[in-house]
Amino acid sequence: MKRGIILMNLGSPDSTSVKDVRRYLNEFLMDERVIDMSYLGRLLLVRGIIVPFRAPKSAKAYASIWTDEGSPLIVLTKQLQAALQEQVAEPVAIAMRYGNPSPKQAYDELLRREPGLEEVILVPMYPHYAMSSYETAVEYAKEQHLKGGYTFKLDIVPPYYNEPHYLETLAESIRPFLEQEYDHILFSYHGVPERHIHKGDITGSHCLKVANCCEVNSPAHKQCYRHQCVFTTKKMAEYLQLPEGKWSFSFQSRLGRDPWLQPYTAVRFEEMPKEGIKKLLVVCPAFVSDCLETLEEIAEEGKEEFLHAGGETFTMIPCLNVHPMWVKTLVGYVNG
Ligand SMILES: C=CC1=C(C)c2cc3[nH]c(cc4nc(cc5[nH]c(cc1n2)c(C)c5CCC(=O)O)C(CCC(=O)O)=C4C)c(C)c3C=C
Ligand SMILES: [Fe+2]
Ligand SMILES: [Fe+2]
Repeated sequence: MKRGIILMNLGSPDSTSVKDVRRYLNEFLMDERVIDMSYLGRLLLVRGIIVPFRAPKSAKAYASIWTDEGSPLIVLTKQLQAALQEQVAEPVAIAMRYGNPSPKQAYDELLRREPGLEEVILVPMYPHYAMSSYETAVEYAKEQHLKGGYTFKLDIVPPYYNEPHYLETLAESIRPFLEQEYDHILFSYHGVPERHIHKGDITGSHCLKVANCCEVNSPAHKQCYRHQCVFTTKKMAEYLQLPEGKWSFSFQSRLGRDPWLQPYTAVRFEEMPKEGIKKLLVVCPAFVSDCLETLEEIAEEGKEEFLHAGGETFTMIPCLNVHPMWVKTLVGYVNG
């Protein structure tokens, strides 16, 4: 079987210019799986309010983390592509949900490198299922596959939040940081609006409705982002033998005024020093590559908030990025 591999991530603006950031935010936020309103409502909100105000601020934030090679998210995804390519014979390409390269560009690259391609394995760079991350990436890749009339089969790796090799890898990436003195380890996940959790509940009656919903078995968990984040966190506590009370989880990056999953990371940074948590470790398992949300929102802004509120040390644990065990885990996924 002639196969190819695509690592699919979210994407970044082409540069830190306000013009490029505006274009990127317009594409991102006009996605109906991200801002789930009627087309007209979304157009008015995104083009009229969010993007004009957010683009200059986001451009500044991107400028603070940008490297000579470009956006960290893209650079790190390319480094992962190169590291995986060293381990497998099949051509490996990257694709982004927003911006470049698109899935179509990735399919065409794979076809150039492997004429007669029969199967493409798409690995979403998201361990957890959310309508606004995993689902939109996969649906976009499927749509471009169909529209392009490609004859190769498209195989998609399911969310791996509970997959033992992924969990082992995440634990291994955290373990060295536990050797230093710390009061608490915070697992901070990208947030989503609560409404998205209700929308994804295939039972219509479980998520955020049943007491302790994420702990009570339900078919809804297959698409419940909160359940999957809680599961990953609890497994880390178990694998790393974290003492009770020394770990917790929260949700970051809220946009707008609607209720999002709680507790909010930014609020916890303010509260924790007052609870006696002075030495903090933070890890962001919703991201497999470091990006704006980890490097700027957490490692820059979050650190400042925590220290300003009375914290003493703040240590950011990097994402899996090009961890050799992560590369090995990916080899396992593409080899089935
Ligand atoms: C990890 C999965 C992600 C989910 C779920 C997610 C939901 C989500 N995001 C926004 C709005 C923004 N997110 C932004 C950046 C961003 N988001 C993710 C991942 C998830 N988002 C990543 C990896 C990044 C970083 C991209 C990079 O280039 O480094 C941004 C852009 C930056 C900014 O202006 O803050 C926005 C906007 C919403 C509304 C949402 C769920 C509804
Ligand atoms: Fe996001
Ligand atoms: Fe739940």
